[in-house]
Amino acid sequence: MDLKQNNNTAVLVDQAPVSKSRLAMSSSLPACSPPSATLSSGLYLTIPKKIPMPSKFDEINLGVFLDAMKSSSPRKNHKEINFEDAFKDTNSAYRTWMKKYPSALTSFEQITNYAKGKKVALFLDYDGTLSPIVDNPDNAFMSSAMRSAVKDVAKFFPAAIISGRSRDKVYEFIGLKDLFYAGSHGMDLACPGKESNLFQPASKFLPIINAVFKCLIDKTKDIKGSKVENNKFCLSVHYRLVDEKNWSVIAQRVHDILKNYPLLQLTHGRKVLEIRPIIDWNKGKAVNLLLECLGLNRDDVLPIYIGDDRTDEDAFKVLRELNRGYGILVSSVSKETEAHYSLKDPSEVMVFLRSLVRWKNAQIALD
Ligand SMILES: O=P(O)(O)OC[C@H]1O[C@H](O[C@H]2O[C@H](CO)[C@@H](O)[C@H](O)[C@H]2O)[C@H](O)[C@@H](O)[C@@H]1O
Repeated sequence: MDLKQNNNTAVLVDQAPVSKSRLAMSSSLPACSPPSATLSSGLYLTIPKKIPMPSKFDEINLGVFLDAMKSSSPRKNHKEINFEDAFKDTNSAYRTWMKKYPSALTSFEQITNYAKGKKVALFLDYDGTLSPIVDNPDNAFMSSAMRSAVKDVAKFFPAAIISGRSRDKVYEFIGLKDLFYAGSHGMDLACPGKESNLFQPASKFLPIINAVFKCLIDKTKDIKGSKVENNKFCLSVHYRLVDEKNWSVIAQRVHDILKNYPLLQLTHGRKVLEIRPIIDWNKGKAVNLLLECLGLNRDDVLPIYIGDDRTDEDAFKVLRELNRGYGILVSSVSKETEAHYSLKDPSEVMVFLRSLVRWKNAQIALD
């Protein structure tokens, strides 16, 4: 199928008459100056009209924002919590949750029974899935055991990494050639099998992203522990190492910058504020596109997507909508999810990948 027909929104963004000159105008502005351009709406991009924002968060908005920041990853410091009771509560909530989202390890036979006669395609998130969450994003290395598990699994099944990181960065971490890589939450992917294969639906936003990156660096440099990461078509503002009493400061600064950039939106990840273009593209759409490029958009293909983050929910949702394949959420706490199964942490992900390899070898031996 022709990519352009199949992936209407994203491909059309590349052709969109919108914003080219206006985006360029923003990039030539000094960092942190609001763009002088007003909003435009193109034929293909749906860009909301600019809603006047208060210069300061009002208390309610800031409260909501901070709640989202607090709930974005389990807390480390529970000074006032009775640990024994909290542990019991958490454990029982998790057990109840596991009934709905059983372990992909204990359900392995069920999964592989369903996979018989089908081609499995694997989609893997990186941070929190293949590498454990660590304080410094630059140190999120993958273990060599995990690398070899991924390498082995990719010998038998088409496998793709879909990460919020830049494509180059995630490739640098993983370093395996026989995989497909999508960076910037799927906004940067090399479509296998296509001649001109780079698919970058947000390319026109690069000047804005780079301007906001500089601005964020400048405006957060005095907040101890904060870190701004440029993921090419999106940005991450990390606050994992910021003292909680300064979270409202970081929230306010990010809000103050973004109110000048209505073409960007903000989402919450794991102790990170993620800033990205307001295009209708996400990890779920990237999964669909990759299935298409790989000729795997077929009933006899079983896509399995493993991820730990809110952005992975878009991919779980797509698998549910296709009524094909399984989403597996990596989490050691109960969470609302569109996934079918769960795994506790990256070490369980590795066991699952190794089990897939063993299962495939056994299948081959039987043939
Ligand atoms: O889609 P992903 O591959 O999961 O990327 C999502 C974000 O992951 C990284 O941040 C997270 O992991 C860091 C390292 O463990 C951790 O320090 C941080 O608190 C987490 O939010 C990455 O640095 C971000 O840019 C990605 O957006």
